[in-house]
Amino acid sequence: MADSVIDLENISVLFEQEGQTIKAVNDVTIHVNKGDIYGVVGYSGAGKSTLVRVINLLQKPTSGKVVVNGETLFEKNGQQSATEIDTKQLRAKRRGIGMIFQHFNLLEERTVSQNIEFALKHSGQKEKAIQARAQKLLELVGLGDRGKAFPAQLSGGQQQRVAIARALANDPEILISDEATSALDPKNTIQILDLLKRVNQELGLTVVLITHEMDAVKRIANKVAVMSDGQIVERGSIVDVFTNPKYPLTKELIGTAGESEKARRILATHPVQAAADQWELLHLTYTGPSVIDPVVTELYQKFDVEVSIIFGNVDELQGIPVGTLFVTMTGAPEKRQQAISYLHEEKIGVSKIEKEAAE
Ligand SMILES: Nc1ncnc2c1ncn2[C@@H]1O[C@H](COP(=O)(O)OP(=O)(O)OP(=O)(O)O)[C@@H](O)[C@H]1O
Repeated sequence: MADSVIDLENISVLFEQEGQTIKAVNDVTIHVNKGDIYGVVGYSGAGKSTLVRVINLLQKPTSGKVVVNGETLFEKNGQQSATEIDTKQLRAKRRGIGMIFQHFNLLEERTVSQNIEFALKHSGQKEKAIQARAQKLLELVGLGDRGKAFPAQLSGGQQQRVAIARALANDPEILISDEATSALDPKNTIQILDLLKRVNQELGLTVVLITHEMDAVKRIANKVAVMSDGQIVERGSIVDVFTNPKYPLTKELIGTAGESEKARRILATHPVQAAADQWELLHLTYTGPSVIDPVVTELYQKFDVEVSIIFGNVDELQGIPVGTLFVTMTGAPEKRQQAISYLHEEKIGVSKIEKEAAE
């Protein structure tokens, strides 16, 4: 596949535990292109960590194919014996895949510089060159003056910066971030995410971002896969998934579910003055700020339906303004249907929201 740096094909990972088989990853196929920031999002236990550990074979799949930069690292189908690159090749390959974790995993008894230098131990470079490289990496992550400090003397956000510098030491093409911001406060979370974005852009690094926070994905990723029970239930570009989420879990993670509830609450105190079959509650999404006003006006003229805004907001995804509106549409059922078709034609996402919350 063109420009593809990670191809996981039909990956399954089964664990046997206390006589039970756990399908941590169940037949997942994923392609990550060069330069992507690919978010994998889902709740705890969904299988995210297990899936990404397959990329560098820290976790060997029960079946499936792992291809990194066009090279097959592992392949096993059914009962067939596995194809696998040898340990030496795998070690070299792993140097091209940096990883950062929730708890930083720094060596506490070594200084910040020594932590980074440690990662360069097998690089074949002279000590002086290793020290210079470590310093350069510290400067890249904004800690040029903290090399002599010990990890415990740094804040969580600073420690994660050191971990990023260490992960970049061997010039990887891929960086896997496994819940790297989960232990950080909101300010440090933003700073770390922005640093990941910067290294993605400046170094051309491909980033796989594992998280349970949709906001993290929204801030920096260009693609997202939503995982549940070992499977990917929804995937696509950030703009598509955020403007038109299909799966209930995706809606829940994005927060659309909470917003729908808010719309219902507002309607409970400001009821629509029309018979129940004469109106409906809709969630509209659109890209580009200027499109919505004229279209809403046209709906009235063309289809004799009235659209009232309950609330809305404009967000930015990948630099594109994305608008969200919760509205009521009042009019005859067939006219409303025509109006909704027209909205689709105008590239405005429309989802019908239940008027009453499900029990
Ligand atoms: N080594 C293992 N042995 C047995 N079961 C495991 C092992 N590793 C993971 N699991 C199980 O596989 C499932 C997926 O776990 P995984 O850690 O990949 O999920 P996750 O989405 O990354 O969640 P978290 O963020 O909590 O780690 C869980 O049910 C977990 O208990």
